Amino acid sequence: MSEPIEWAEKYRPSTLSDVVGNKKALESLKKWAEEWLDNVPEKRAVILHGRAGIGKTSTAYALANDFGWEVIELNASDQRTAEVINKIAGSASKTGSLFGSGGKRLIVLDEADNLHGTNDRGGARAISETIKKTDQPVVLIANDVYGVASSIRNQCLEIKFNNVQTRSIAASLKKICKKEDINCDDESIEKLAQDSDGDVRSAINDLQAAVSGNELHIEDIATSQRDTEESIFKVLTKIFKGHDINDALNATYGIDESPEDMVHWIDENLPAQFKHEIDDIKSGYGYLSKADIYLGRVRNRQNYRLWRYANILMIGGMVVSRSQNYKGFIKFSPPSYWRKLGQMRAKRDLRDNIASKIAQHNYKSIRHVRSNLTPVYTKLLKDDDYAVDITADLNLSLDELVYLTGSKKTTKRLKNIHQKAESMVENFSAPDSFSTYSSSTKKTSSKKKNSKLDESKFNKNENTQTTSKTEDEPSQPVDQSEYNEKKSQDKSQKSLFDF
Ligand SMILES: Nc1ncnc2c1ncn2[C@@H]1O[C@H](COP(=O)(O)OP(=O)(O)OP(=O)(O)O)[C@@H](O)[C@H]1O
Repeated sequence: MSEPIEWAEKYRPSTLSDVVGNKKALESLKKWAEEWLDNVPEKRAVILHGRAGIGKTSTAYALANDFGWEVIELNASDQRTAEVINKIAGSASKTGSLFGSGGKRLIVLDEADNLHGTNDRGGARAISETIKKTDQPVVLIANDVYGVASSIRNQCLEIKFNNVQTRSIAASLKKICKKEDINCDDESIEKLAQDSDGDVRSAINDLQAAVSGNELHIEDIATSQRDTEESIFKVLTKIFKGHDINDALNATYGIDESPEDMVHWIDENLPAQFKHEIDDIKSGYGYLSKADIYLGRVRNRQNYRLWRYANILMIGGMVVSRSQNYKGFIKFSPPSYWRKLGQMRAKRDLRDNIASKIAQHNYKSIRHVRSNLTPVYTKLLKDDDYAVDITADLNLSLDELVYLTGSKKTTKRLKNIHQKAESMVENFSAPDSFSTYSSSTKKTSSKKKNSKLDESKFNKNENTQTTSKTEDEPSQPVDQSEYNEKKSQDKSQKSLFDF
């Protein structure tokens, strides 16, 4: 039997008691919501913040559900001009519920740290004005609380969501396996939970991807991080203690770390390994910063040949920067703060870029894409028959392809797919290659039909979801009557389109 829907959606918690982890955060939120039952609390809005995939949005909806409140959601992809915000959130906050039932409407402002576009310029002010006078509860959601305008933050109760603990994730994966009638062993579940690094959504997506039939086998789960760490330490020893540049360079080719990662390993360990010898450190960072320039060029131009210069600079640079043989052992540490920060930002940008491409392609909203369609594409990309066409259709960069397939690195297969897609696009636009053009278009359109079919399969099932949300606003105009019809089936939640 085919899978009815993405499990992350299917098992979205509908009540607070189903939300895994973050008990303190849930308690604070509940307390704040209870205050609304008697009075208008001092803080009329809360910001739920924390990394993606740990349940912030689900919690807001579960809260509304538990309190019998309607939800009005505004997305960052909506045009949040001051006028629109005032009209929608302002009027909602003053008029109260149209449907009675506790009389409250929960205004959910997603991606509140993403108000950077021109349309949003007046948005931050409008949001803070709305919060000041609202008599309805407002929940803002953000990955990075520091990205939220301070005028807004000052008005809000900040509630931080932490990464969910491995054992809680493992328990919830087990529950899903039970409900889906999947045979699973503890080791596989543990591994999935551990690899997800606190992100429940990824854990569920990985589980679904790894299951084949009704079985979950450990060998179907992507390789663990631990092996990588063991070998990286050997390479770092050659970089920081060796004398042979080639030896150090060759060692890096054998490990599962891209130069993008390597630069962070070196950055993290350089000061300690050079025993705080200022000239050596200065020289080391000089080379590292030059390597970083090449990495930036690789990112901008997608020219992976430039990686070699980055590699030579960062690795050779360390070998030549060391002025003496330092005695004694200093432990290597994995890259911490900066890497996490940079990767989070870069990953988010990558994720949003991909979502926006898929959204345009399917006439769906970015939010809808992120929760429903991206995982579908991840699955389709596993199939070589689809992968090239999808990559060409969406004009995916290699990095985007790597991200979307969930691969931890740029593999040969992905490079091949990307190259084929590129030549398909080139053939498509070359004026003198009509024959190639027509055959590739034909192939593309037939595959396109298939991917649409797959999507409609998912969409059809979506209608059975109790938690279907107003985030389904399309990113581009669609047939309005069809859209309205879909909206009218869902009376409980409102969006921009309902006004
Ligand atoms: N704490 C959690 N408890 C139960 N399920 C969760 C939890 N966190 C995430 N999930 C699962 O992951 C899916 C996505 O979660 P949700 O959208 O709430 O995450 P988020 O933190 O708001 O992420 P984003 O910042 O990307 O919007 C949910 O549908 C649910 O299946």
